[in-house]
Amino acid sequence: MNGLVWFRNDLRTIDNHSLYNACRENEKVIGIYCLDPRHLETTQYGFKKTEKFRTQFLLETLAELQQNLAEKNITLLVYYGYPEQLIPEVAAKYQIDTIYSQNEWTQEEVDVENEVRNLIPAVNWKTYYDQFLFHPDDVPYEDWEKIPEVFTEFRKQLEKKIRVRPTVSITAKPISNLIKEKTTIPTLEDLGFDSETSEFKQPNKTAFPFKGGENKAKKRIRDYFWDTKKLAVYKKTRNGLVGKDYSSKLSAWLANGSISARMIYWEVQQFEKKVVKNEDTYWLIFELIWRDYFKYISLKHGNKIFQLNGILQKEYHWNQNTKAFNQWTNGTTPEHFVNANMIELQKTGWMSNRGRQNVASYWAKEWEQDWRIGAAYFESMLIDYDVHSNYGNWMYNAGVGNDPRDRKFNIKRQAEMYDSDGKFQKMWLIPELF
Ligand SMILES: Cc1cc2nc3c(=O)[nH]c(=O)nc-3n(C[C@H](O)[C@H](O)[C@H](O)COP(=O)(O)OP(=O)(O)OC[C@H]3O[C@@H](n4cnc5c(N)ncnc54)[C@H](O)[C@@H]3O)c2cc1C
Repeated sequence: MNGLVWFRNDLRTIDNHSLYNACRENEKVIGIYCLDPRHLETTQYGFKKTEKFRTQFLLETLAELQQNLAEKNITLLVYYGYPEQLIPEVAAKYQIDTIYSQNEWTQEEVDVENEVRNLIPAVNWKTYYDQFLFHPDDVPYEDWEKIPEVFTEFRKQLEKKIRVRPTVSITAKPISNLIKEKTTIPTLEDLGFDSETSEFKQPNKTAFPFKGGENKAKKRIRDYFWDTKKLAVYKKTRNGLVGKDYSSKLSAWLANGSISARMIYWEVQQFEKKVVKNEDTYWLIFELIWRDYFKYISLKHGNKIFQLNGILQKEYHWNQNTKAFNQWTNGTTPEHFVNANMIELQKTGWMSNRGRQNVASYWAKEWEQDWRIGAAYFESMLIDYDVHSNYGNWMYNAGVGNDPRDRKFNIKRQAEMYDSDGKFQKMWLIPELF
């Protein structure tokens, strides 16, 4: 039997159930990744759907994935093109019996998958929910409708009732599994970025000086957990703004699936056994449960997460003002703290969680601008963009999501609390100082 693994946001060889099952059930296994041109188009708001930061991170990730799979004698074909054109061609050429992939449920992903499926009805499909900490088959809700609207209730129920599943890994296929066809990973320029953009360099002061790929994710865990033991103080530092170690920075690898949430969970358990178990080590798991929560909320509410009235279906008066958008994105609002964060995002593709909450609140609550434009801009710029976390957090901050208290941030007070010496603001507002 011949299996094809269609990689999407599960770009890893370890703890990948599509790959694991494809290897167990087939004599021949090939991998495919399609760099979908739709992801690089200009949105209705006039900016690219995916900017250079996440695209570059993705290309680095694919290079490592191709290498790691080759070490297991599995070929990864990487193409720039539409999955609905490429996958039927590859399926026919290599006489594929079954396609394996991660289960995705957001509209754009479902539309593409359905198109592919309709074109090759004779091929079997196996899909896996592989992006969760707590597997959907294990959660104590008979249908998504029963998922609580308040995070604490969800967390407490899950923590009490279910265990995180163990991770899985593959053994190497025989060398005869490798196919002759070879593809090379494109460059940013091949994907239509202009030559100046393609050669961009991260500023030295970036808080995210990391590259994409499964090995890099593991290295980050080694550094953050075992070498520097920063995990042991995570809860105390996680609201930081400057430097690479105030938080785990695992989000970008999690978002494209270079690492699984389960792998991080089990590594934390090891750390707790061998080094220390405290509130800080628990808090990383707590945050991973937030990540799961937004995935469950998106399963429950479907396309409402992209709608102006959100999952609350609450009507506010929203504006769409181009001048406001330019001020916000270029960091020229009257609020220095907002500006510093927005300039950081523009220059690096990264912003801290504290920063994200403040700039989102400022855009949606203070200026009452259409929150979906803010969310789309984040989608374009963030290295760690994840559809569920992004739209879930944006709804939460805009007052149309899961915040039972519907808070508005006092930006000046936040700046005093989290940047009392102004170091972060100076760093991005007076660049020549650094
Ligand atoms: C408006 C807004 C938009 C956001 N957009 C995204 C996004 O597109 N992608 C994304 O991964 N996160 C998003 N977040 C959540 C959060 O800001 C990032 O996950 C976090 O800053 C990543 O840094 P870290 O990996 O060092 O996190 P840590 O503090 O080290 O946390 C560990 C992990 O827990 C998860 N996590 C932490 N906080 C949250 C949260 N609030 N919601 C969901 N998961 C969380 C992440 O996977 C993170 O890697 C957004 C938050 C806001 C307020």
